[in-house]
Amino acid sequence: MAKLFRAVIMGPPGSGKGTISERIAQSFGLKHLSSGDFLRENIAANTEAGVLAKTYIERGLMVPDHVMTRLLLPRLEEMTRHSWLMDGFPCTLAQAKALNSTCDLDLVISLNIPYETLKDRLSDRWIHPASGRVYNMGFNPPRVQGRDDLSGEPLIQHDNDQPEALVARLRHYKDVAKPVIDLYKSKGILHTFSGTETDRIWPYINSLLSTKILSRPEMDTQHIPMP
Ligand SMILES: Nc1nc2c(ncn2[C@@H]2O[C@H](COP(=O)(O)OP(=O)(O)OP(=O)(O)O)[C@@H](O)[C@H]2O)c(=O)[nH]1
Ligand SMILES: Nc1ccn([C@@H]2O[C@H](COP(=O)(O)O)[C@@H](O)[C@H]2O)c(=O)n1
Repeated sequence: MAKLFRAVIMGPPGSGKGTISERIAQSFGLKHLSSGDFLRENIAANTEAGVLAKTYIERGLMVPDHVMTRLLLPRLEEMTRHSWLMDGFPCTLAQAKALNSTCDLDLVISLNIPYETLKDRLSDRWIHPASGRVYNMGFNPPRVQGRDDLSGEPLIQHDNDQPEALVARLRHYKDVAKPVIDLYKSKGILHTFSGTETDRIWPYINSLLSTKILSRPEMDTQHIPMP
């Protein structure tokens, strides 16, 4: 059986983690695990951690480390037979250390995108709240303006995607992400990609992963070697 592959994608709000994760999941068969989606699922299901997390998200604050780890680590423990890509976790050094105690990461992708680009993208980001599907009026517009492609339900914008809130969110990201990036750099698994367009960054990520993942990992559990 081929080795399982575990990766993390990091980057400031709007850097394209979700967009790139979807491409990686499609091209390489990794499961895309999104901490934002886990949070939304738990909020919708009214779990104890979900109720607690909601009080922070509603105020535009980061969910504390102990809540994030309580939510995510059990989910990762259920994934022992899968290769995955985690998007949005870890965000802090405490979260990275907790993750480290559960699994060995093979690779960390860090996205480095200029502030002006993030501001433009996020002020133009529209979300389908029920599914978390994301649109951008220029880059990936919905088929019908203001409506989700699959459900036809209305799209919304988040207040904290607007430029006034973004400066504080980015400053916070820089402060908490630096020690995490330093940790992964010291482990030799960090790969940083800079640029203003996902379509230009993607080929580099694609070719890096092609050297690390030889075939679609989900198939490897049933892989019969050729003679
Ligand atoms: N114009 C433009 N928009 C992009 C590009 N790449 C992604 N987007 C859009 O930018 C917005 C942010 O992308 P996401 O993939 O949601 O970014 P993220 O890093 O997951 O963001 P958070 O969930 O806030 O952490 C979305 O509306 C995307 O559709 C790009 O190259 N150009
Ligand atoms: N490690 C994390 C990840 C996310 N959050 C909170 O969830 C919100 C939604 O996350 P997305 O990745 O879908 O944008 C985010 O705005 C944070 O409030 C967190 O606290 N810690």
